Amino acid sequence: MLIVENVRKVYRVKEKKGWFSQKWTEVEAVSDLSFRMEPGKIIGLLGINGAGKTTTIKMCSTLLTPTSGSITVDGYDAVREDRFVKSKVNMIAGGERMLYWRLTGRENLQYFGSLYGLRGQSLQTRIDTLLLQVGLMEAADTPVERYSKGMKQRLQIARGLINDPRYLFLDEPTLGLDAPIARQLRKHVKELASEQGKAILLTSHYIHEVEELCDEVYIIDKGRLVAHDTPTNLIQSLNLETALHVTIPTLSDALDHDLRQLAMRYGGQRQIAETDEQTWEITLRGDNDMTTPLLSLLAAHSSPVLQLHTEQPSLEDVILHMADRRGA
Ligand SMILES: Nc1ncnc2c1ncn2[C@@H]1O[C@H](COP(=O)(O)OP(=O)(O)OP(=O)(O)O)[C@@H](O)[C@H]1O
Repeated sequence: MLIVENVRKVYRVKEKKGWFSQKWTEVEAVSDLSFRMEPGKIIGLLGINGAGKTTTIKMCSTLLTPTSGSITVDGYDAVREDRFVKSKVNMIAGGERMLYWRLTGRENLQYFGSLYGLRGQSLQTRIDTLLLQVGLMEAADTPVERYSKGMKQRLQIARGLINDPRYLFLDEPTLGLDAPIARQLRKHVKELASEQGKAILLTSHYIHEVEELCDEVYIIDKGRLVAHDTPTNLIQSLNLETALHVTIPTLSDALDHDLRQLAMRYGGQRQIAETDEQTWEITLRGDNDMTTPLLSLLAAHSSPVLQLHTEQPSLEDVILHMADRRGA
């Protein structure tokens, strides 16, 4: 288990004051943060304002020292026993950082493996296993500069798994990837947790990705934890409104009036948009499902229904709602 307890991180920043003098100011990036990572589980770290996600990941992977609080990994302290902790953790970042473009895929993995003290036959076997796993065996001896974006990202995964970490941090792993490659990567991440029992922490600006992958989500704002729960519970706890969209061919004044009355009766509101094709799209938001009364109302006005669908609130709505409330 990886346990983060009451961790705080303060950066000291030098600021110029006039021509000759300068002063130090402090930036509190993470404040009193606690969470856990367990084998086989994927947790999401979502941020609102200058949240401190990257700082948190760097502290957990021993790249930064917390100002106070503790991080332990299978009982080892991330500061005092960082050598043990390093062997159990690794990070995969999105984008095209952390790879050497002039080297081949295999040479990259040899280099990163050697940083973990791996060498000889066991390193070669590990590299072959990973190249197979991420589908890069055929391109193993091609320089990375000739790889496509998707191939580079797959090599990033192999690099992050080179030391067979039990705890894996994924920092915006699908950043800039095309939809099919991002989908493949999400499938791979799921398997790393469910089949290989890895404990995974994911940060992503693509909130649907967090909703799809994560068992639990931690939401932080200015370095402080503001919510922690499963995506489903977070959505339910805020009691967000369900949206009902209906498309009709004409909208009479009488129907418009009755739609407004209906929305008001259900504690919500209605929005009306005239679409390009001379149809009307009505959106009703309220506390309860309005499908049945809406259909009865349209039948009473002899209005045909061209399209009807409901939109359940998502984790994205939760984040937007919290960001609004916290003045982001
Ligand atoms: N090296 C540093 N020196 C000073 N301040 C820093 C440093 N790194 C980060 N910060 C500040 O700490 C806060 C948290 O930054 P961090 O990069 O951890 O957030 P983040 O949630 O990863 O943000 P983003 O999603 O924008 O990448 C921000 O206010 C940032 O300006």
